[in-house]
Amino acid sequence: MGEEGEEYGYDTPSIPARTAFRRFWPLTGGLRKWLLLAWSCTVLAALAETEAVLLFGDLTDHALQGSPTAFWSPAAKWLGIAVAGALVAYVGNSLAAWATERFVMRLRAHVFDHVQQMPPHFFQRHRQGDLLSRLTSDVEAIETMVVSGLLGAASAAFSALFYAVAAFWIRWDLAAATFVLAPLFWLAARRFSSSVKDVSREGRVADGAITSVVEESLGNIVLTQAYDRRGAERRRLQEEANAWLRASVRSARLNEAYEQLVQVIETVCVLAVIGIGAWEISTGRMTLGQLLAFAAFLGYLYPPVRGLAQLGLTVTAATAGAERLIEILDVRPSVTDPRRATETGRPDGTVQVRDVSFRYPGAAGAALEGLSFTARPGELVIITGPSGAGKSTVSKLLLRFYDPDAGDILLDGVPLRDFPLARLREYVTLLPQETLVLHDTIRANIACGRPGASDQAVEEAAKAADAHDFILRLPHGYDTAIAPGSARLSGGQLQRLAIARAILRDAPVLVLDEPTTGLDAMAARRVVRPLRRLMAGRATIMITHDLNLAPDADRIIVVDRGRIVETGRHEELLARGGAYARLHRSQNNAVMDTGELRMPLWEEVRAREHTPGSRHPDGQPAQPAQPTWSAPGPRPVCRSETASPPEAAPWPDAASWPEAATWPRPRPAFQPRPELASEAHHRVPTTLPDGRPLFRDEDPRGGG
Ligand SMILES: Nc1ncnc2c1ncn2[C@@H]1O[C@H](COP(=O)(O)OP(=O)(O)OP(=O)(O)O)[C@@H](O)[C@H]1O
Repeated sequence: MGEEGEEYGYDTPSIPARTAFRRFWPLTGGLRKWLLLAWSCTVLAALAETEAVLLFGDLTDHALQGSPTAFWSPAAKWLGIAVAGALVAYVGNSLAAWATERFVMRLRAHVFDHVQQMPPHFFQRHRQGDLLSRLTSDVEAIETMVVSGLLGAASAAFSALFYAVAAFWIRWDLAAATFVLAPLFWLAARRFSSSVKDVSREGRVADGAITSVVEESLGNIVLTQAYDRRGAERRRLQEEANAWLRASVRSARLNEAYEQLVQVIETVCVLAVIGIGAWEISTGRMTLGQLLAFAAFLGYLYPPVRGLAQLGLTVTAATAGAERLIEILDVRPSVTDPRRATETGRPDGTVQVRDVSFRYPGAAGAALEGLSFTARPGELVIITGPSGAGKSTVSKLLLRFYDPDAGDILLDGVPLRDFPLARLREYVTLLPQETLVLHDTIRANIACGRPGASDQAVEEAAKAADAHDFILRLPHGYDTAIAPGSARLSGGQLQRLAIARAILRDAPVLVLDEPTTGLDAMAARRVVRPLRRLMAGRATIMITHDLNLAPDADRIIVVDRGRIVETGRHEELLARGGAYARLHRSQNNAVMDTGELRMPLWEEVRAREHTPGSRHPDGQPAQPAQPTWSAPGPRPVCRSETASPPEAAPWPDAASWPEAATWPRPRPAFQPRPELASEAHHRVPTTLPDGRPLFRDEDPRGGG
């Protein structure tokens, strides 16, 4: 599968058709009686056709040989049988179609349900387009193996049996001579079988890759257009399309070769019958009617025999689809419901993280090590630290997307793994960085916080989230339809929608993952007031780089490399002048990525300046350096509100929300040189008391 397959962790197992069939057969439960009925109808229709062919021979011998009166009786019988056969065939085929579609729906729901329980890393390792292709075309392929394949095989086998018995009944010796050639069909199918499976697997993989490229490309359309990547994207699609083309053409060639081979075998059989029949008629041992009826039986017999052989190929090809689904179904969810769930009422919301360590499946190192903290109802705990420190991993453990490898997380003293998952996620609400939007109305998007919530409750939540006014200004108010990625709402408005949803959910524990990241200063301000309303009375764990709310936090936890490097309140930590103070300073100097300022750059430069005879690497005397950061200003806008309709003054209202008056705290004026110069005299510690480096950039081993 090449590099791509490795990158996405595909390791599709090769499975025999029988194993694949057994794996999916249980999903036909409840449909089997209908399948049996459909099969019975097909068998009855085959019987009717057999009788019709016998009547045809009768008619040829009597009515066509000078006795017109002998026509009516077999003709009426024939017509009656044809009508009855058509009716049962209609009922049987309709029933079969209904049962097969039910099976497809059931299988797709089963796989979809399974995929929805997968942990976050599963979606990072599987391309979405490939998953889509597995959920659509591979699911249908399995249907051809398990339901219509089985039904078709049973029907074809019985039809072939009836026609063969009838042929034997007319002339056993002629039939025996013909059937000697029947294994040729089987041999031909066998010859093609393994190539068909290979080519079918290649086709399915290429199909998934094409869907992935299209999906990724459309999802990234801004990047494609802004960086004029159309050519590169076209080439990416072309590469996958070439693989698909090769597989499709090979598949068409194989099918055609098989078809033509079967035609030749059939011709040999027919010539044998006509040759022997002509000989028999000339010797008076056979009538013309018998020969025609016999030839007609062969005409009827070949399609089911050919169908049986073809079915082998179809099943083989479908096995490639089954393998791809089984690969997905064999991935176990990282967390499951407890065998015996602990019955608690609604918890108060005390979260205790006790000595938690965690490593992502397949990752080389631990994402968290020995993490401990507590958040009580009404408290705000901020987790901050450089990029990649393990902050978001904490939120994944709190929501129980994963269980810790060591240590425990408790909610009101009960380990999270003892709560049923659905209940736990009712008690712990996540507000992710990206506002997640359903393809539905604004009302439904808020109401999904608490299914069954009344319209009034939805509007109350929207008002508390400061979203009511902008919603009313939308073309259809609360009934305005929105969709993921739609530009109808700005980043800040979407965030307030998410806050309304969380307010409605009313969980005792709140996990906020970068609630203001990507918003410009105005948008962030508009979000803070509703955010405070949401946080009131709940245990809130906020994961953030943005330290504007830090002064209000009851506890700030600074993590790096998965370990807590500092913890305390804002003032204490600032006074300590350690990792937190450095992060805080980096933010106040308006640098977005705290990682950029992990090294005390200014100190380094100053130190170099003050080192007598220090030189640049190029040999020139060191020049006084300019500060490497930019002047303070609004944070880069990723999710801007500037395009949104004008709103009422966004500043927190000190009267109604006294605590809001303290935010945003005025940032210190930009005084680079004196302030930084003074910092040079108070060197920020860069190692922990035990000598470990504080941040990875300072790791003498050169990690990071
Ligand atoms: N699915 C995964 N598989 C393996 N490693 C992962 C996975 N997700 C995250 N990691 C690793 O775990 C570490 C912690 O990641 P995490 O996302 O928690 O960092 P973070 O502090 O939230 O970073 P940021 O501030 O940039 O969002 C990182 O080294 C990251 O590369």
